[in-house]
Amino acid sequence: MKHLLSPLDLSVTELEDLLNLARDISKDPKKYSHVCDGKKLATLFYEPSTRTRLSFEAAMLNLGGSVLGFSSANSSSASKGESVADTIRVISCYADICAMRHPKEGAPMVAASKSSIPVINAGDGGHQHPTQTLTDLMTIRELRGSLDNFTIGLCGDLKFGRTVHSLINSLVRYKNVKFVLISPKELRIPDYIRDDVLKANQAEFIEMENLEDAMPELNILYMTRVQRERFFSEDEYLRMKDFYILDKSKMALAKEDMYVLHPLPRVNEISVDIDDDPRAAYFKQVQFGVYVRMALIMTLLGLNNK
Ligand SMILES: N[C@@H](CC(=O)O)C(=O)O
Ligand SMILES: NC(=O)OP(=O)(O)O
Repeated sequence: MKHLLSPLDLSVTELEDLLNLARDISKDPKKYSHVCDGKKLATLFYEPSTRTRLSFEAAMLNLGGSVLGFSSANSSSASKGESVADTIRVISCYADICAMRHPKEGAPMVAASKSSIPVINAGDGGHQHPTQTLTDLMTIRELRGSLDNFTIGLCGDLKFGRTVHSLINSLVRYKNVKFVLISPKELRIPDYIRDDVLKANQAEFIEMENLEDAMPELNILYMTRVQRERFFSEDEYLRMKDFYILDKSKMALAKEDMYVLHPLPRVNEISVDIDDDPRAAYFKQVQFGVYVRMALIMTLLGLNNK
C-alpha cells in the first residue's frame, strides 16, 4: 500500500505517469466518471481549508466515489482527546483512502503507520504540502511544456510556507532549475531545506530580499502568504504581513512570458489589479488541482490502469 506523505514518495517516473494521467483527465474528465464507483474518501481536516478539502471532495465525486469526513478538530472527537493513531484505525473501517491536514508536523506520518488505507498528507504544520506540489508541478508543466530549464522565484514566507518546502524538494530532481529565494531575513528558508535539499542536490540558488531586483530573471514567480497561524507573536506578523505586494509596477519588470503562481489563499501579497494579466496563473492552478487529485486518488487505489 502506498501513502503520499512527502512529494518524494513518488519517483520522477511515477510523477511523470501521474501528471500524464492528470493531463488526460483534464481533456475529458467524463471518461473517468465511474473509475471509483463504490469507493469512499475520508477528509480528516484538523486545520482550515477551502481548496485542498473541497478539491479532494470534487475529485472523488468526479470519479464516481463518495466522501465523508470532518473539517475541524472541534467537530471531531479530537476535541475529546482522541489521538491521530486511534482516529485513523477507526477511519480505516469506514473509507478506502483518506486525506489528512493537521497543524502538527508529522501527524499524517503517524496516521500512515497505523492505517490500513492509503493516507495522503494534505498539509502538516509548516512542514510539507505534497498535493499542492503536484498541483504546482502540473501547472508549470502545462504552462511551460516541461519541468526542466527554468528559473523560479519563491517569494514571501519561506520559513513557515509548507508549499515552498515541498515544491523545492520536488524541483531539485529536475534539470537546470534555478531558485531565487526572496524573503525578509526573518522569514528565510529553514536550514533543513537550504542545506539538506538545495545544497545536498547541488541546486543553483540565491537568497535575496528585494523582489524588484529578482523580477527580470524569473520564468515563474511563486508568491506566498505570510503564515499568520504559525507566528508566535501577532506584532511580528503585523510587521511582516505586507512586506511584499505584487502589483502592476512590479509586473512591468517581468518577462512577457513569466507566470505568477500562488497556492492561495491570497491576503494582500498580490494586488487584484493583476488578476487579468495573462501571466497571472493562480486560478488556473486551482483547476489543475482537481485533475491532479483525481489522478492521485486513482494511483493510490491502484486504479490508474483502468
Ligand atoms: N493553502 C496553502 C497555502 C497557505 O495557506 O498560505 C497551505 O495550506 O499551505
Ligand atoms: N492551497 C491550499 O492548500 O488551500 P487551502 O488552505 O484553502 O486548502
